[in-house]
Amino acid sequence: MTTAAVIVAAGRGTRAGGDVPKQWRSLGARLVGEYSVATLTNHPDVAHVVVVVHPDDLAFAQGLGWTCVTGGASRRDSVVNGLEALAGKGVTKVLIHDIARPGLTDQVIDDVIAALDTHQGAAPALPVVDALWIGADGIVNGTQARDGLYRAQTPQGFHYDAILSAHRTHGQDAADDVEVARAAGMTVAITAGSEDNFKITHPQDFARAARLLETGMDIRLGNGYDVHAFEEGDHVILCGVKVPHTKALKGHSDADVGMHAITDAIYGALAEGDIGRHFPPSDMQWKGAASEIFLKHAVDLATSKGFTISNVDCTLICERPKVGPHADAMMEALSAIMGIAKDRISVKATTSERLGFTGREEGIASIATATLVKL
Ligand SMILES: Nc1ccn([C@@H]2O[C@H](COP(=O)(O)OP(=O)(O)OP(=O)(O)O)[C@@H](O)[C@H]2O)c(=O)n1
Ligand SMILES: C[C@](O)(CO)[C@H](O)COP(=O)(O)O
Repeated sequence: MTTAAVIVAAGRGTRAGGDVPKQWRSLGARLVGEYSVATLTNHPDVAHVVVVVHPDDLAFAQGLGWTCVTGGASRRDSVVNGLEALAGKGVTKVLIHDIARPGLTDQVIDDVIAALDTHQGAAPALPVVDALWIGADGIVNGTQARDGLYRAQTPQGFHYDAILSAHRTHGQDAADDVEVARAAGMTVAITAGSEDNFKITHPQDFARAARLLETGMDIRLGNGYDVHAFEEGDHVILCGVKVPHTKALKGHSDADVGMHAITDAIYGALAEGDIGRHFPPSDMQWKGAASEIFLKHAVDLATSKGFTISNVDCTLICERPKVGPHADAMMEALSAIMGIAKDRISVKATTSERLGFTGREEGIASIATATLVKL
């Protein structure tokens, strides 16, 4: 059994308003669209994820590391393109999901996948609990029995060959993929939906999604501190940038004191020890190593545990060299290594007013803080 996911993201989000389509707006530390893509990509039972995007967004979405195809004029057209892109990959079950539902949970996915063992289709939904009225011009002029009525969600799951064939032959638009499946004679089971798995549709839904993140998120703060002594030399490496100086920094690796503090801050937030634990100084293979190896390892470890690095703040403590003229290049270098936006990285410096070992220019110290977020 191979399960894949098609995430439709080619809509323009006209009802949600804003300068960019809703899936590209910020929500906490990420974009709206990144949440459900991450949830499905990290799900142990999902082998392939295809994101269907508008042609104008293709380069941007690919830049996020997603596997993408372009969508069509309607949601159903986009679904068809996503399903066709999975042909030949041995997919047996497929989950079709709206990118605009960032609150998707593993439990919702698990229930849909499990139900596909006994049904051709399965989709999450919530029973309607409020009374239903029929109204016109602001006046109630009838009621509608709510028994047996459900609010449909995604991901809607199907046997892959059956839903591909159903979509290929469905000659008209449809509210969702369950409608297409049923029109082809497939039975669709109802699985448990989640109030958190709502679709961002209108402007006020962003505030609801933000509240949801605040209650469910795991926020970690870590700090790092490092010191390297000066020795003979003509430059130092600070936060990935070569800075000319009258001395060099002494160390087993390239002695990038700033990058070491940031790396330790990330390990600290993860409760994963420090650089020395992952890259022992007794191990000769790290002699003279570029410190970006250590930083990348810490970032990858955070990612593998489901965390996003929200920001890092690093202070270099030295009389000389002057850091200010190089700070922008340092933030640029760290941004490239860590894969996070430059405006989430701060590099600054202070002297110690000629006090202590930094004041006597015997070495450079650095402190750093990192915030990690898991939703
Ligand atoms: N041509 C389209 C239209 C919609 N969708 C996707 O279908 C999902 C559900 O649609 P909806 O909430 O209606 O999104 P939009 O079409 O973007 O919103 P609006 O109708 O307000 O423009 C969204 O993930 C949307 O990106 C799509 O992939 N291709
Ligand atoms: C598929 C769907 O999310 C099920 O609730 C919904 O029908 C798609 O959203 P739209 O607003 O109808 O485009």
